[in-house]
Amino acid sequence: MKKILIATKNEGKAREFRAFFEPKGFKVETLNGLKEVPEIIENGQTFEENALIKAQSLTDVLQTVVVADDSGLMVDAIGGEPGIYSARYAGDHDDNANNKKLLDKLRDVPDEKRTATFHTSLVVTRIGKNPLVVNGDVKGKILKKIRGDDGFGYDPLFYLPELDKTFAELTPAEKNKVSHRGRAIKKLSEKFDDWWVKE
Ligand SMILES: O=c1nc[nH]c2c1ncn2[C@H]1C[C@H](O)[C@@H](COP(=O)(O)OP(=O)(O)OP(=O)(O)O)O1
Ligand SMILES: [Mg+2]
Repeated sequence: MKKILIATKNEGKAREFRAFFEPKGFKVETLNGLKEVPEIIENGQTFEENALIKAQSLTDVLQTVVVADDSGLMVDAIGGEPGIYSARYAGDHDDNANNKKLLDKLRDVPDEKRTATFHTSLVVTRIGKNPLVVNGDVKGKILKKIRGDDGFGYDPLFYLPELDKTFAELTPAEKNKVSHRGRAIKKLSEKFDDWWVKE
């Protein structure tokens, strides 16, 4: 069976990768399934750099094919914050605290100025080859309070006017159709086979 290691401990992300790769016959593993996880220091300046660091360091240590995702939320009214610091915006890696901090920062920002972009950079690495890099974006708005129970991270605050729903009100399949990660995964699926045979 084809195997892909997703370079993440985030089960929310992993669910979305599984929903995509498992129907294609891939066995999907994450860092949570490893006995020992090599230390990864995400000190890049961009999403792409961070995804590359995560993927390449795991390929080097584990000698396996790896897909890494670095993603985050950029809110226009606060100069693109939290950006590459999305995971630790409020200090710890705590979704509730991050959402509270974001709401607080946007307290005085009116509806029409609460626009935001979710971004994902995906990098696939394997031994001795050039990495495959794809990106995905989606635009939406930040609500004034959380809405919906599904998803993870900033999902309950990220609102899609076209659907009149937050990411946390979508099923995993619905979210994958429109999300930053879903779009990046779609590009990955378009390029993966070529990359695999050519490089
Ligand atoms: O679809 C999403 N829906 C809601 N929130 C999201 C999404 N995608 C990323 N996010 C948030 C979660 C985290 O606060 C940050 C990602 O940070 P990022 O470093 O890429 O991931 P992470 O630290 O959670 O997991 P890991 O590094 O193990 O892959 O943006
Ligand atoms: Mg991270």
